[in-house]
Amino acid sequence: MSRTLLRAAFRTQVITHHLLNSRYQLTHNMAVEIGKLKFLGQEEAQKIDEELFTEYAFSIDQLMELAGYSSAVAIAKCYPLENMKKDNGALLVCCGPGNNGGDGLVCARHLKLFGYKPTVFYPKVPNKPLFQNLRLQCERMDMPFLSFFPSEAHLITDSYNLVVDALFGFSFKGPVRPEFAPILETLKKVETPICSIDVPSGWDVENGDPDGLKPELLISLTAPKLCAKLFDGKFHYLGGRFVPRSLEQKYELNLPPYPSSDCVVELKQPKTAHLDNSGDNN
Ligand SMILES: NC(=O)C1=CN([C@@H]2O[C@H](COP(=O)(O)OP(=O)(O)OC[C@H]3O[C@@H](n4cnc5c(N)ncnc54)[C@H](OP(=O)(O)O)[C@@H]3O)[C@@H](O)[C@H]2O)[C@H](O)CC1
Ligand SMILES: [K+]
Repeated sequence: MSRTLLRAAFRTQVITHHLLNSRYQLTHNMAVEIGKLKFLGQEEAQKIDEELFTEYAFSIDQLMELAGYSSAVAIAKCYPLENMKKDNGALLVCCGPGNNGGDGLVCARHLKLFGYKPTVFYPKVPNKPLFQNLRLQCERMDMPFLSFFPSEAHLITDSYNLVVDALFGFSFKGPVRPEFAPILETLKKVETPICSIDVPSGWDVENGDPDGLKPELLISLTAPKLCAKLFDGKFHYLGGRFVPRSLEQKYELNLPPYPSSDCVVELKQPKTAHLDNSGDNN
């Protein structure tokens, strides 16, 4: 091919790429009403998760890192270290046996780097390198691990400024089994604020649990789950800024724009008195 033809072919490519990128920018800069944000049912959340790993070729480590990092950022925004009175920022991070627990370990690691003092409770470590490595990373960063969970809630209230709840996420199917039931019972009585990652643990992913945990902060990942309509705590953040535009469009997620380069956005959704399982927030 001649140099002129090559130059023309290159310029055509560049123009096409710019057009593709500007379409992406437009979608993301448009103000999307929070009221239109999609709330996901359990199956839909699992389908999107699966598609991210298959169609979009992400690895679990990548998404977990972003999920855990955004959770830590949302926590730091809502609960600044300098306002913490107990032991210069002592926190308890409770991690469950699935990927929600993995998000918790990543979150703990970033909170430690932000200057907080996380202690981890990780009672059931899966026998997979991903989770073993995440645990080791926390141990090597001098994070203490609780060897048992106290049944007296005041021991937790007195020792920690915050509890991060990373026990169960969107794959939880109630009722909670006996090994985790006493932990959730104790957490319900704890008076320090609870920050739940993705789903308040023990809540039905679609119908919530009126007698369950009452987190003060909920960090929804990718898109809120249906139960988040019943969340009436102080802060609701959306994190996990990794959703490709085509996936967002396919599932009509109507995600709000994230501010500049932030990895989280605060949601001020209108309070709904009833739960409408259609996924429509109108
Ligand atoms: N796409 C995203 O937004 C991403 C989100 N991430 C996080 O991943 C979780 C979902 O992770 P998953 O591993 O699918 O499931 P969970 O962590 O919710 O829980 C699974 C484990 O919980 C056990 N389980 C389930 N029900 C019960 C129960 N009633 N009692 C006790 N234990 C229960 C389950 O045990 P099984 O024996 O049934 O297998 C599992 O061990 C999502 O919410 C986000 O936080 C990713 O990190 C990144 C992508
Ligand atoms: K959780």
